[in-house]
Amino acid sequence: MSATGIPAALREALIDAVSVPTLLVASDYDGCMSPLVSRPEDAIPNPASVAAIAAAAELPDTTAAVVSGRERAVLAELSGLSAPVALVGSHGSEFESGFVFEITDDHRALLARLIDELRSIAADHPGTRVETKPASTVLHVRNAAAADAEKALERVRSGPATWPGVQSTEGKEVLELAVIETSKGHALDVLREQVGANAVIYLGDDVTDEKAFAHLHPDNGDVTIKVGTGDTIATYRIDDTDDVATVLEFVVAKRREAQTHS
Ligand SMILES: O=P(O)(O)OC[C@H]1O[C@H](O[C@H]2O[C@H](CO)[C@@H](O)[C@H](O)[C@H]2O)[C@H](O)[C@@H](O)[C@@H]1O
Repeated sequence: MSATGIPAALREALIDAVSVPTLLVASDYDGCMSPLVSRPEDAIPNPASVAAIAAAAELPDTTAAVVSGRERAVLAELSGLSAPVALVGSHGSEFESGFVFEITDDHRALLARLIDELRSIAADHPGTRVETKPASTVLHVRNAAAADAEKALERVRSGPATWPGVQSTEGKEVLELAVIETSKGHALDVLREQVGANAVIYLGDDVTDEKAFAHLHPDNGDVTIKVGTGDTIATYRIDDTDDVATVLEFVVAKRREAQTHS
């Protein structure tokens, strides 16, 4: 999709949003800034999206953010982004200043048990693997045969996902178990409040991004954009990570234009 191919309704909504005094533009990472790949450590971002988010962050009265399920340090390393872009990790709970909720010794003990349990399940199902993060652990099944993937997921659903204190979230070929509450919606509320944004543009592709969409107000100028297929409460939909780059570049160009003419 070229800039001229952005659907008319989305184009108009973006042009309205970039005209506000203070703007927050934010995107999810995996599946938005970076295409989905077999191995999490190989998720290289689209350079055009990185350049656009970095350019947005340099504009006056404009905050740019990436809000990801990744551990914040990993997000910084993979994306190559840093301040003034705001990076929020661990599904909205990990800011530069630290975690929204304290991670206690009890949380760490529960997380250690969860990691052991997932590793033992993964060992029985070829192609599955376990990712560890500061407040959660993830069973990845993208590289497993369908039967192994389903058996492993079912063992997690009926086992550790039911343990007290565990928050379970099914994503794209993953099942994540967290020991604290996470919300990308809360993260956007915090960022909006911090910078006094009059409008928020948010792009997301996965289940946890629905919490972000749910906290936004399309009737009041916010723009919610779902990337790819699947159910969503977002107002607009684009196809893929190349379209994300096109939208972000459009936002930067139109914001510059609006600020030049104001
Ligand atoms: O909120 P996000 O930035 O979208 O992060 C969500 C999860 O992304 C990663 O998993 C996903 O991407 C992997 C690499 O492309 C892919 O292999 C996997 O199947 C996807 O679910 C990441 O590994 C997770 O920790 C994030 O929570």
